[in-house]
Amino acid sequence: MEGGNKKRYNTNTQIVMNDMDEQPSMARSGIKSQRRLTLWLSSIDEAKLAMELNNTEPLTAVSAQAAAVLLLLLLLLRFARATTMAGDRKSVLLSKLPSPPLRLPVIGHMHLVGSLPHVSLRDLAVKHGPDLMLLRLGSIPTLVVSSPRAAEAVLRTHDLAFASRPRAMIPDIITYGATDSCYGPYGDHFRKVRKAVTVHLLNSHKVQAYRPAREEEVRLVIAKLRDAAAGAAAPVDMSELLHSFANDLICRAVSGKFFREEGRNKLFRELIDTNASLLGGFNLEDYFPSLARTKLLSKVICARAMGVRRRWDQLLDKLIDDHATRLVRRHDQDQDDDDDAQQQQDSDFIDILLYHQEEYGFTRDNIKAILVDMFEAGTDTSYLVLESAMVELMRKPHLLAKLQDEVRRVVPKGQEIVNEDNIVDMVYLKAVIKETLRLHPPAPLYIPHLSREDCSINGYMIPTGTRVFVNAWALGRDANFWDMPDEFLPERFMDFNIDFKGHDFHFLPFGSGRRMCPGIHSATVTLEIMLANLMYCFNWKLPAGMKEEDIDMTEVFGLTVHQKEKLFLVPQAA
Ligand code: HEM
Repeated sequence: MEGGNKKRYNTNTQIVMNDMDEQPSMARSGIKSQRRLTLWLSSIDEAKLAMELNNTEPLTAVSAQAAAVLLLLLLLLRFARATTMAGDRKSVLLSKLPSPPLRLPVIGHMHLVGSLPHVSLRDLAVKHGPDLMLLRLGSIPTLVVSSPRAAEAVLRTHDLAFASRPRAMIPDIITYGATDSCYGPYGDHFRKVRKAVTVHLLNSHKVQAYRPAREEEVRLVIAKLRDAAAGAAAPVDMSELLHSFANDLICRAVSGKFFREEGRNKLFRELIDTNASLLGGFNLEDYFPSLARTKLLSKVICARAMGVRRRWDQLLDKLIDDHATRLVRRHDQDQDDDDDAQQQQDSDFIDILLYHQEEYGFTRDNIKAILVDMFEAGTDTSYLVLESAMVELMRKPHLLAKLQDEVRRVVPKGQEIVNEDNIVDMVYLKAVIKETLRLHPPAPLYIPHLSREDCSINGYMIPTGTRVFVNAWALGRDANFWDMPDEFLPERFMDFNIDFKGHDFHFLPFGSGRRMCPGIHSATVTLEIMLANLMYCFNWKLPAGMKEEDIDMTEVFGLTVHQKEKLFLVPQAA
């Protein structure tokens, strides 16, 4: 077990809990915070009384609301106090870090985290901790890293110290006790999982081997768009189209080429969306873990996650059984047939995981956890970047025209679609993708990291068990480094050599170090081949009556950040 922490097993839900979650509460003294809360509550009471006297509001609704708020606050206070006592030394160390004022009893700085946390955390950091800033989110002290210098310290200099993940109820259920790659705490099992996904699915060699499948999936998208272009010039839902492209691509690499006929891709999408809605955002149970562990609340909180996990189980068990049967059949055939190369080519990721299951010592649940990860991480990232690239290009038609010029110039005349060999020379295409990732990193705060040991950064001692957000969105918009940081200007990447492979700490859309995204190669070729083909095969128009400035750029924060409105465009054959 990491960091010498004790494990605890909640017998109701069979979730493995970790004492690291039980952070000291927001208040240095629970008693002080109780007093402040009592004052706050009595002021609510006075307000209610005043309302009664003035008869300004329908009383029943107000008192029901106030009673509910009161009950919740009392519960929160009870559990905040319970967790206060443990970490005195830790509290002293944390109290030295820069931190915003306006910390409230019980909820701490939670009220300062708006609906777009990457934006509000950047704004807070500018005022209260440009490198490192401590927020008390409920009972959880959370370190926010906002400068390239601090990001380098956390992700490179002290990479190993910050390589773990905090545990929480819902991810634990969905990822089979955090035995996956995304949410798994750092340790032996995590390293095995990381090795398995890298060696057998995501390294550049494997990604290259999936090229024919990728090009086939691109052809299917282009065929759909050609049909639309040949029809009544009706707008196409590009968000939907690109989402199913990313989903189909990962389904195919992971579970084989027959997923579509069996309608599994649709089911995968539904489950991936439900996972995202459960895992995304700032959830109450993540910041009041003790509260979430009470029987009644844990039942309520876990019910939906358990429901989706049962549906994943059904789907993945069937998939694994089918693959296992096929593997046995193949093995029998192997005796008299040696078309090994063909068999290798037909193997998907599930085949390979089953083949190597014993070598890695994976249980069936471990395999399921890895599969859930791949479907989730592989879909809701690439499609968002493609969508954002199209949004930005539609808002700046001269840049769209410039990109089309490049793509059409490089591809030999008469070729039906762009292939991956053509892309090598498309420098502007690569600049457009980088600029999109700079402005719209799909995971702007990453997945939270957790420190595994005390660690000194910039003269501050960060204690073991501190939760860490790296604000990649803020790094990409740092005005000290980027000219006109909020403008979409792909040309900036033509002038100087900076990339997203985790060495340039101003630009880390895929992260850096041990927890860096292992899907970077797969994502890069997917983004390049799809965007190049959209540019090569079609001219693009906004739906009738819509102007560039009408495109809604409002974002919504969740597991990933996405545009609030879907993107509809009219394709015209080039
Ligand atoms: C444009 C596309 C993508 C972007 C921008 C992206 C970005 C990220 C980021 C920022 C992280 C978290 C890094 C951290 O916590 O320090 C991450 C983790 C991860 N990504 Fe990606 N990703 C993309 C596509 C993919 C794809 C296609 C896959 C696999 C099919 C994938 C698999 C993963 C996994 C398994 C992790 C967890 C790694 C760990 O915790 O050790 N990603 N990604």
